[in-house]
Amino acid sequence: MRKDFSSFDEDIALTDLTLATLGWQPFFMSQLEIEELETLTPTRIATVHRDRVVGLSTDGPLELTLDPGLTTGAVAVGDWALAAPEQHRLVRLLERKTELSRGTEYHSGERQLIAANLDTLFITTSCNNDFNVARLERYLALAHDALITPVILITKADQADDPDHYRDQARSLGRDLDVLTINAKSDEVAGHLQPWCGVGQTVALAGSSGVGKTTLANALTGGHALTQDIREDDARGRHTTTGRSLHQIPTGGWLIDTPGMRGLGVAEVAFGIDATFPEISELADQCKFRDCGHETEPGCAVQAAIKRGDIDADRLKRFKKLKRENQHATETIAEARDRYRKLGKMYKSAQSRKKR
Ligand SMILES: Nc1nc2c(ncn2[C@@H]2O[C@H](COP(=O)(O)OP(=O)(O)OP(=O)(O)O)[C@@H](O)[C@H]2O)c(=O)[nH]1
Ligand SMILES: [Zn+2]
Repeated sequence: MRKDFSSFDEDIALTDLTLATLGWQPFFMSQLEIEELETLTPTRIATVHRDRVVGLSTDGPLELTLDPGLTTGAVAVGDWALAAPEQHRLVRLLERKTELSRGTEYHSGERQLIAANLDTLFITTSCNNDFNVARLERYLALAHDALITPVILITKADQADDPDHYRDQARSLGRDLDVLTINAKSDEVAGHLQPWCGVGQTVALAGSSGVGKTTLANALTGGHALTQDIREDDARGRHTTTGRSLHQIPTGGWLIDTPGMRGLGVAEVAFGIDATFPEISELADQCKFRDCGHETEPGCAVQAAIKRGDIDADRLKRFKKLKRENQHATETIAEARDRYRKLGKMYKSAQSRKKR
Protein backbone atom coordinates (compact mmCIF):
# COMPACT_ATOMS: atom_id res chain seq x y z
CA MET A 1 0.00 0.00 0.00
CA ARG A 2 1.30 3.45 -0.89
CA LYS A 3 1.57 5.97 1.86
CA ASP A 4 0.77 9.60 1.30
CA PHE A 5 3.65 11.97 2.04
CA SER A 6 2.49 15.52 1.67
CA SER A 7 6.05 16.84 2.03
CA PHE A 8 7.35 14.71 -0.78
CA ASP A 9 7.76 16.05 -4.27
CA GLU A 10 8.28 13.07 -6.53
CA ASP A 11 10.13 15.13 -9.13
CA ILE A 12 12.94 15.87 -6.68
CA ALA A 13 14.02 12.26 -6.58
CA LEU A 14 17.31 11.51 -8.34
CA THR A 15 17.47 14.71 -10.38
CA ASP A 16 18.08 17.29 -7.66
CA LEU A 17 20.66 15.39 -5.68
CA THR A 18 23.28 17.46 -3.92
CA LEU A 19 26.28 16.08 -2.08
CA ALA A 20 24.62 17.04 1.20
CA THR A 21 21.38 15.21 0.40
CA LEU A 22 23.45 12.17 -0.58
CA GLY A 23 25.05 12.12 2.86
CA TRP A 24 28.45 13.68 2.01
CA GLN A 25 30.28 14.81 5.14
CA PRO A 26 33.59 16.58 5.96
CA PHE A 27 34.97 13.15 6.89
CA PHE A 28 34.80 12.12 3.22
CA MET A 29 35.80 15.51 1.82
CA SER A 30 38.98 15.48 3.91
CA GLN A 31 40.16 12.34 2.11
CA LEU A 32 40.32 14.02 -1.30
CA GLU A 33 43.51 15.23 -2.96
CA ILE A 34 43.24 18.57 -4.74
CA GLU A 35 43.61 17.06 -8.21
CA GLU A 36 40.92 14.49 -7.41
CA LEU A 37 38.64 17.34 -6.46
CA GLU A 38 39.06 18.80 -9.93
CA THR A 39 38.88 15.67 -12.02
CA LEU A 40 36.75 13.06 -10.20
CA THR A 41 33.12 12.92 -9.12
CA PRO A 42 32.09 11.82 -5.61
CA THR A 43 29.54 9.03 -5.92
CA ARG A 44 27.44 7.17 -3.36
CA ILE A 45 27.13 3.47 -4.16
CA ALA A 46 23.47 2.51 -4.59
CA THR A 47 23.74 -1.08 -5.84
CA VAL A 48 26.54 -3.59 -6.24
CA HIS A 49 26.43 -6.09 -9.11
CA ARG A 50 28.83 -8.89 -9.83
CA ASP A 51 30.82 -6.95 -12.42
CA ARG A 52 29.91 -3.31 -11.83
CA VAL A 53 28.23 -0.89 -9.45
CA VAL A 54 25.68 1.86 -9.72
CA GLY A 55 26.50 5.07 -7.91
CA LEU A 56 24.52 8.25 -7.33
CA SER A 57 26.16 11.57 -8.02
CA THR A 58 24.91 15.12 -8.26
CA ASP A 59 24.50 14.36 -11.99
CA GLY A 60 22.26 11.37 -11.25
CA PRO A 61 22.92 7.62 -11.42
CA LEU A 62 26.25 6.43 -12.88
CA GLU A 63 27.00 2.90 -14.00
CA LEU A 64 30.59 2.17 -13.19
CA THR A 65 33.08 -0.59 -13.79
CA LEU A 66 35.92 -0.97 -11.36
CA ASP A 67 39.55 -0.02 -11.90
CA PRO A 68 42.08 -2.87 -11.73
CA GLY A 69 42.84 -3.76 -8.15
CA LEU A 70 39.26 -3.18 -7.01
CA THR A 71 36.65 -5.92 -6.85
CA THR A 72 32.91 -5.52 -6.35
CA GLY A 73 33.21 -7.82 -3.32
CA ALA A 74 35.02 -5.02 -1.53
CA VAL A 75 32.32 -2.44 -2.29
CA ALA A 76 29.26 -2.04 -0.07
CA VAL A 77 26.01 -0.23 -0.64
CA GLY A 78 26.37 3.16 1.03
CA ASP A 79 30.06 3.48 0.19
CA TRP A 80 31.48 6.76 -1.05
CA ALA A 81 33.72 6.47 -4.08
CA LEU A 82 35.40 8.70 -6.64
CA ALA A 83 34.34 8.12 -10.23
CA ALA A 84 35.54 9.17 -13.66
CA PRO A 85 32.04 9.52 -15.15
CA GLU A 86 33.06 9.88 -18.79
CA GLN A 87 34.93 6.60 -18.69
CA HIS A 88 32.26 5.02 -16.46
CA ARG A 89 34.96 3.99 -14.02
CA LEU A 90 35.13 3.78 -10.26
CA VAL A 91 38.63 5.02 -9.44
CA ARG A 92 38.88 4.99 -5.66
CA LEU A 93 36.86 3.87 -2.68
CA LEU A 94 36.87 6.32 0.23
CA GLU A 95 37.41 5.28 3.81
CA ARG A 96 34.15 4.35 5.56
CA LYS A 97 32.79 6.24 8.50
CA THR A 98 30.95 3.13 9.66
CA GLU A 99 30.94 -0.40 8.34
CA LEU A 100 28.28 -2.96 9.18
CA SER A 101 29.39 -6.54 8.81
CA ARG A 102 28.69 -9.77 10.56
CA GLY A 103 30.24 -13.12 11.28
CA THR A 104 28.63 -15.62 8.97
CA GLU A 105 26.63 -18.52 10.33
CA TYR A 106 28.50 -21.60 11.47
CA HIS A 107 31.57 -19.41 11.97
CA SER A 108 33.10 -20.29 8.66
CA GLY A 109 35.87 -17.84 9.39
CA GLU A 110 34.49 -15.08 7.25
CA ARG A 111 32.98 -11.72 7.83
CA GLN A 112 30.31 -10.52 5.50
CA LEU A 113 30.16 -6.88 4.51
CA ILE A 114 26.60 -5.62 4.75
CA ALA A 115 26.45 -1.84 4.40
CA ALA A 116 28.70 1.20 4.61
CA ASN A 117 28.27 4.62 6.18
CA LEU A 118 25.08 3.92 8.10
CA ASP A 119 24.20 6.45 10.77
CA THR A 120 21.42 4.48 12.45
CA LEU A 121 20.47 0.82 12.73
CA PHE A 122 16.80 0.27 13.46
CA ILE A 123 16.87 -2.97 15.45
CA THR A 124 13.39 -4.33 14.94
CA THR A 125 11.42 -6.78 17.05
CA SER A 126 7.74 -7.15 17.92
CA CYS A 127 5.46 -7.30 20.97
CA ASN A 128 5.21 -11.09 20.93
CA ASN A 129 7.34 -14.22 21.03
CA ASP A 130 9.97 -12.66 18.82
CA PHE A 131 10.91 -10.32 21.65
CA ASN A 132 14.16 -11.60 23.11
CA VAL A 133 16.62 -9.48 25.06
CA ALA A 134 19.62 -11.69 24.22
CA ARG A 135 18.95 -11.24 20.52
CA LEU A 136 18.57 -7.48 20.95
CA GLU A 137 21.91 -7.38 22.76
CA ARG A 138 23.51 -9.21 19.86
CA TYR A 139 22.32 -6.53 17.42
CA LEU A 140 23.34 -3.81 19.86
CA ALA A 141 26.86 -5.23 20.06
CA LEU A 142 27.08 -5.24 16.29
CA ALA A 143 25.85 -1.65 15.99
CA HIS A 144 28.04 -0.34 18.82
CA ASP A 145 31.07 -2.08 17.37
CA ALA A 146 30.48 -0.34 14.05
CA LEU A 147 29.86 3.00 15.84
CA ILE A 148 26.35 3.08 14.36
CA THR A 149 23.59 4.52 16.58
CA PRO A 150 21.15 1.75 17.51
CA VAL A 151 17.43 2.46 17.87
CA ILE A 152 15.11 -0.33 19.01
CA LEU A 153 11.74 -0.50 17.27
CA ILE A 154 9.12 -2.76 18.81
CA THR A 155 6.33 -3.31 16.30
CA LYS A 156 2.82 -4.69 16.66
CA ALA A 157 2.10 -2.47 19.65
CA ASP A 158 -1.46 -2.38 18.34
CA GLN A 159 -1.76 -6.12 18.99
CA ALA A 160 -0.31 -6.18 22.50
CA ASP A 161 -2.13 -5.75 25.79
CA ASP A 162 0.83 -4.09 27.43
CA PRO A 163 3.39 -2.71 24.95
CA ASP A 164 5.05 -0.67 27.72
CA HIS A 165 6.19 -3.92 29.31
CA TYR A 166 8.32 -4.63 26.22
CA ARG A 167 9.52 -1.07 25.99
CA ASP A 168 10.72 -1.05 29.60
CA GLN A 169 12.64 -4.29 29.12
CA ALA A 170 14.32 -2.93 25.99
CA ARG A 171 15.16 0.37 27.68
CA SER A 172 17.00 -1.51 30.42
CA LEU A 173 19.44 -2.77 27.77
CA GLY A 174 21.39 0.45 27.51
CA ARG A 175 21.92 3.97 28.73
CA ASP A 176 20.31 6.63 26.55
CA LEU A 177 18.97 3.90 24.30
CA ASP A 178 16.10 5.05 22.11
CA VAL A 179 13.23 2.56 22.16
CA LEU A 180 9.95 3.06 20.29
CA THR A 181 6.84 0.90 20.43
CA ILE A 182 5.01 1.31 17.14
CA ASN A 183 2.37 0.04 14.82
CA ALA A 184 4.35 -0.42 11.61
CA LYS A 185 1.13 -0.33 9.61
CA SER A 186 -0.07 3.02 10.88
CA ASP A 187 0.14 6.18 8.78
CA GLU A 188 2.12 7.99 11.48
CA VAL A 189 5.04 5.59 11.62
CA ALA A 190 7.28 7.45 9.12
CA GLY A 191 6.75 10.59 11.19
CA HIS A 192 7.88 8.80 14.35
CA LEU A 193 11.09 7.70 12.64
CA GLN A 194 11.74 11.07 11.04
CA PRO A 195 14.32 12.23 13.65
CA TRP A 196 16.73 9.62 12.26
CA CYS A 197 15.80 10.06 8.61
CA GLY A 198 16.62 13.70 7.97
CA VAL A 199 18.66 15.10 5.06
CA GLY A 200 21.67 12.94 4.25
CA GLN A 201 21.11 10.47 7.11
CA THR A 202 21.39 6.77 6.34
CA VAL A 203 19.48 4.02 8.13
CA ALA A 204 18.93 0.26 7.87
CA LEU A 205 16.49 -2.20 9.40
CA ALA A 206 17.61 -5.40 11.10
CA GLY A 207 15.56 -8.07 12.82
CA SER A 208 13.98 -11.50 12.55
CA SER A 209 11.60 -12.61 9.87
CA GLY A 210 8.05 -11.34 10.26
CA VAL A 211 8.70 -8.46 12.65
CA GLY A 212 7.69 -5.84 10.10
CA LYS A 213 10.89 -4.73 8.34
CA THR A 214 9.31 -4.72 4.89
CA THR A 215 6.26 -2.90 6.23
CA LEU A 216 8.52 -0.27 7.80
CA ALA A 217 10.70 0.03 4.68
CA ASN A 218 7.61 0.72 2.61
CA ALA A 219 6.34 3.24 5.14
CA LEU A 220 9.71 5.01 5.20
CA THR A 221 10.24 5.20 1.46
CA GLY A 222 6.61 5.65 0.54
CA GLY A 223 7.13 2.78 -1.88
CA HIS A 224 9.64 4.77 -3.95
CA ALA A 225 12.27 2.11 -4.32
CA LEU A 226 15.30 3.68 -5.90
CA THR A 227 16.58 0.49 -7.51
CA GLN A 228 13.38 0.28 -9.46
CA ASP A 229 14.09 3.70 -10.93
CA ILE A 230 17.53 2.55 -11.96
CA ARG A 231 16.28 -0.74 -13.35
CA GLU A 232 13.79 1.09 -15.51
CA ASP A 233 16.67 3.04 -17.01
CA ASP A 234 18.56 -0.14 -17.64
CA ALA A 235 17.34 -1.33 -21.02
CA ARG A 236 19.19 -4.60 -20.72
CA GLY A 237 17.16 -5.44 -17.62
CA ARG A 238 20.16 -6.43 -15.54
CA HIS A 239 19.51 -6.75 -11.87
CA THR A 240 21.40 -6.60 -8.63
CA THR A 241 23.29 -9.54 -7.26
CA THR A 242 23.58 -8.59 -3.60
CA GLY A 243 19.92 -7.68 -3.23
CA ARG A 244 20.99 -4.63 -1.25
CA SER A 245 20.32 -1.11 -2.36
CA LEU A 246 19.96 2.49 -1.35
CA HIS A 247 16.42 3.87 -1.21
CA GLN A 248 15.48 7.50 -0.88
CA ILE A 249 13.34 8.54 2.08
CA PRO A 250 11.05 11.53 1.38
CA THR A 251 12.24 13.33 4.53
CA GLY A 252 15.76 13.47 3.05
CA GLY A 253 17.40 10.31 4.34
CA TRP A 254 18.40 6.99 2.82
CA LEU A 255 17.43 3.44 3.64
CA ILE A 256 19.76 0.58 2.85
CA ASP A 257 17.99 -2.71 2.31
CA THR A 258 19.71 -5.44 4.23
CA PRO A 259 18.24 -8.83 3.37
CA GLY A 260 20.16 -11.49 5.22
CA MET A 261 20.24 -9.44 8.43
CA ARG A 262 17.77 -11.80 10.06
CA GLY A 263 20.10 -14.02 12.01
CA LEU A 264 23.60 -13.08 12.87
CA GLY A 265 26.72 -14.38 14.47
CA VAL A 266 29.03 -12.14 16.41
CA ALA A 267 32.71 -12.12 15.53
CA GLU A 268 35.46 -9.60 16.23
CA VAL A 269 33.10 -7.33 18.14
CA ALA A 270 34.71 -7.32 21.61
CA PHE A 271 34.48 -3.53 21.70
CA GLY A 272 30.79 -3.64 20.77
CA ILE A 273 30.00 -6.19 23.47
CA ASP A 274 31.70 -4.07 26.12
CA ALA A 275 29.75 -1.04 24.87
CA THR A 276 26.49 -3.00 25.06
CA PHE A 277 27.11 -3.98 28.68
CA PRO A 278 28.74 -0.80 30.04
CA GLU A 279 27.70 -1.44 33.64
CA ILE A 280 29.68 -4.71 33.56
CA SER A 281 32.64 -3.77 31.37
CA GLU A 282 33.31 -0.60 33.36
CA LEU A 283 33.45 -2.50 36.65
CA ALA A 284 35.69 -5.23 35.24
CA ASP A 285 38.65 -2.83 35.56
CA GLN A 286 38.18 -2.90 39.33
CA CYS A 287 38.37 -6.69 39.65
CA LYS A 288 41.45 -7.93 41.50
CA PHE A 289 42.55 -10.12 38.61
CA ARG A 290 42.94 -8.65 35.16
CA ASP A 291 41.59 -11.82 33.52
CA CYS A 292 38.77 -12.18 36.05
CA GLY A 293 35.97 -14.41 34.78
CA HIS A 294 33.51 -12.74 37.21
CA GLU A 295 32.57 -16.08 38.75
CA THR A 296 34.02 -17.08 42.09
CA GLU A 297 37.31 -15.20 41.97
CA PRO A 298 38.18 -13.21 45.09
CA GLY A 299 37.97 -9.45 44.70
CA CYS A 300 35.51 -9.59 41.79
CA ALA A 301 33.90 -6.16 41.50
CA VAL A 302 31.18 -7.51 39.20
CA GLN A 303 30.03 -10.21 41.63
CA ALA A 304 30.08 -7.63 44.42
CA ALA A 305 27.80 -5.40 42.33
CA ILE A 306 25.43 -8.31 41.76
CA LYS A 307 25.24 -8.90 45.51
CA ARG A 308 24.47 -5.23 46.04
CA GLY A 309 21.75 -5.50 43.42
CA ASP A 310 23.46 -2.99 41.11
CA ILE A 311 23.87 -5.43 38.23
CA ASP A 312 21.34 -7.90 36.88
CA ALA A 313 22.72 -11.46 37.15
CA ASP A 314 20.99 -12.43 33.90
CA ARG A 315 22.78 -9.59 32.08
CA LEU A 316 26.10 -10.98 33.31
CA LYS A 317 25.18 -14.46 32.03
CA ARG A 318 24.32 -13.09 28.61
CA PHE A 319 27.44 -10.89 28.56
CA LYS A 320 29.64 -13.92 29.21
CA LYS A 321 27.85 -16.05 26.64
CA LEU A 322 28.23 -13.41 23.95
CA LYS A 323 31.89 -12.89 24.85
CA ARG A 324 32.55 -16.63 24.56
CA GLU A 325 30.83 -16.84 21.21
CA ASN A 326 32.70 -13.79 19.98
CA GLN A 327 36.03 -15.15 21.14
CA HIS A 328 35.45 -18.50 19.48
CA ALA A 329 34.39 -16.92 16.19
CA THR A 330 37.24 -14.42 16.30
CA GLU A 331 39.75 -17.23 16.73
CA THR A 332 38.19 -19.15 13.85
CA ILE A 333 38.54 -16.09 11.64
CA ALA A 334 42.16 -15.59 12.70
CA GLU A 335 42.91 -19.25 11.90
CA ALA A 336 41.22 -18.99 8.51
CA ARG A 337 43.24 -15.86 7.70
CA ASP A 338 46.39 -17.64 8.76
CA ARG A 339 45.62 -20.61 6.49
CA TYR A 340 44.89 -18.21 3.66
CA ARG A 341 48.21 -16.42 4.16
CA LYS A 342 50.09 -19.73 4.18
CA LEU A 343 48.31 -20.87 1.02
CA GLY A 344 49.26 -17.57 -0.59
CA LYS A 345 52.90 -18.09 0.36
CA MET A 346 52.88 -21.68 -0.97
CA TYR A 347 51.36 -20.47 -4.21
CA LYS A 348 53.95 -17.72 -4.59
CA SER A 349 56.88 -20.03 -3.97
CA ALA A 350 55.43 -22.59 -6.41
CA GLN A 351 55.14 -19.82 -9.00
CA SER A 352 58.72 -18.68 -8.50
CA ARG A 353 59.95 -22.31 -8.75
CA LYS A 354 58.13 -22.62 -12.06
CA LYS A 355 59.84 -19.51 -13.38
CA ARG A 356 63.28 -20.79 -12.52
N1 LIG B 1 -0.86 -5.27 13.32
C1 LIG B 1 0.39 -5.12 12.92
N2 LIG B 1 0.87 -5.93 11.97
C2 LIG B 1 2.16 -5.76 11.60
C3 LIG B 1 3.00 -4.78 12.19
N3 LIG B 1 4.21 -4.88 11.61
C4 LIG B 1 4.15 -5.86 10.69
N4 LIG B 1 2.90 -6.40 10.68
C5 LIG B 1 2.44 -7.53 9.84
O1 LIG B 1 3.32 -8.62 10.08
C6 LIG B 1 3.56 -9.36 8.89
C7 LIG B 1 5.05 -9.45 8.61
O2 LIG B 1 5.54 -8.15 8.31
P1 LIG B 1 6.75 -7.92 7.28
O3 LIG B 1 6.91 -6.45 7.13
O4 LIG B 1 6.57 -8.73 6.07
O5 LIG B 1 7.95 -8.53 8.14
P2 LIG B 1 9.49 -8.66 7.71
O6 LIG B 1 10.28 -8.32 8.92
O7 LIG B 1 9.77 -7.87 6.49
O8 LIG B 1 9.62 -10.20 7.42
P3 LIG B 1 10.71 -10.92 6.44
O9 LIG B 1 10.53 -10.36 5.06
O10 LIG B 1 10.35 -12.37 6.54
O11 LIG B 1 12.05 -10.61 7.04
C8 LIG B 1 2.79 -8.64 7.80
O12 LIG B 1 1.55 -9.30 7.64
C9 LIG B 1 2.59 -7.24 8.37
O13 LIG B 1 1.44 -6.62 7.85
C10 LIG B 1 2.44 -3.96 13.22
O14 LIG B 1 3.09 -3.10 13.83
N5 LIG B 1 1.13 -4.19 13.53
ZN1 LIG C 1 35.42 -9.95 38.13
